[in-house]
Amino acid sequence: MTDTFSPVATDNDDARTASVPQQPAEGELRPYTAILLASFGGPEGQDHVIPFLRNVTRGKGIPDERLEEVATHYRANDGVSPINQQNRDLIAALETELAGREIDLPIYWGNRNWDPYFADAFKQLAADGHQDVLVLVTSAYAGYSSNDQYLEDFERTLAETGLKGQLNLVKVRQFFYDKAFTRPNEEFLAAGVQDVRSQLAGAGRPDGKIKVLFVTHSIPTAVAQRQGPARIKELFGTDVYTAQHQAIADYLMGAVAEAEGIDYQVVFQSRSGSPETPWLEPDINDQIEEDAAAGYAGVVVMPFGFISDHMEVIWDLDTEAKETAQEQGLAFHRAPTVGTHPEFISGLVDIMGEYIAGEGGQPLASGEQTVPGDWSDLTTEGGWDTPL
Ligand SMILES: CC1=C(CCC(=O)O)c2cc3nc(cc4[nH]c(cc5[nH]c(cc1n2)c(C)c5CCC(=O)O)c(CCC(=O)O)c4C)C(CCC(=O)O)=C3C
Ligand SMILES: [Fe+2]
Repeated sequence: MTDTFSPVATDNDDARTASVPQQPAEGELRPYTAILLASFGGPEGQDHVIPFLRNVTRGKGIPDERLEEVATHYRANDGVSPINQQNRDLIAALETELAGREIDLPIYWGNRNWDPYFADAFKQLAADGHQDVLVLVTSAYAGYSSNDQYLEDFERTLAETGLKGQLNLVKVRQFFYDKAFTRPNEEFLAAGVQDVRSQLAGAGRPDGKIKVLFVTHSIPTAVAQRQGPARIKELFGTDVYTAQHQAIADYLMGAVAEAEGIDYQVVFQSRSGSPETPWLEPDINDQIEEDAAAGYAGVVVMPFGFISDHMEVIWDLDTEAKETAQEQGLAFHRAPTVGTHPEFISGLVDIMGEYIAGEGGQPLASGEQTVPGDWSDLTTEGGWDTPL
């Protein structure tokens, strides 16, 4: 463990056990008539790759060399990102769960960076007569790319489509600390440790030391440092983006019997930008090399920053990190992401139930916070110190 990522003890237990935030007050519960799944989007053919990458990086100062490099990841997969099919599968699974609970809400789909775009989804929602729409974003954590940028996209798209005032969009709260997200990850962690143990036993190294690497997307350090609130920074002794991940890593390691006594660390992947700009570190590949030098025999890689096995998972982990581990002679297991795991699907519908008013305006069901902490207002009150 490096100092930066060691769990921080706190003498302020109250602050870590406050109630689940961001539920609408009773009087604010609205009769939603539709759900919108809002996601990143991805190319579905070779001729989509460059226009998609230009959409993602517009105004972000990403050098052309980086785009060319990332384009090769998509090209190697016929220009197709798996993310769109994963979102279609997610919608189908949610539809089945909703139907099973007799909740009659259609699910629409829109993306930030590729077809179907938010504008198309908004226009379709309006054309079909919807006004109050519950929006589920495919990111578990709060951060600029995973939360705030979506809210900015929605505002801009409402203005551009002339639907401001006509569509009322309410975004479902972050869910990284909810059972929907943590239960499947507990299962993946247990299975990952068991797999690396048996790989090592098979290689005649039953006592080989294992490390769990919890991996998430790197972001520019300056962006991470702008996020509030101060109370989380103080509690964890790090930026709020890292703190969210550290809290889940600490929780999972404590909740899973198979992981007892095993070392672990939060690491980062998919660094972008220009080389001079600092991004959150350590990079997973650097850490694997360091761990090999430090005498570890195997790594369990938990891609808990993501909810599906999209391109950044299959390329940066299944291709690059795996290769690094092989070069270093380490046993390697890449755990799955929550995808359409039944507990993720039912848990998401429980969370949406907090917003979907039933008889008498009461929520239909409630999510369950498994990870202690007051995770309210991660980017709003006391949030971004300055606009980006
Ligand atoms: C925090 C975070 C998440 C997790 C939260 C969430 O899920 O939202 C995430 C997810 C994703 N990122 C993805 C793809 C890309 N991200 C890029 C670039 C960037 N990501 C950033 C951050 C994040 N990204 C940032 C700060 C940049 C720099 C440019 C900018 O400030 O916006 C680039 C440009 C090329 C490059 O530089 O890599 C691509 C192609 C895909 C789709 C994969 C597929 O196609 O299957 C997904 C789900
Ligand atoms: Fe990204």
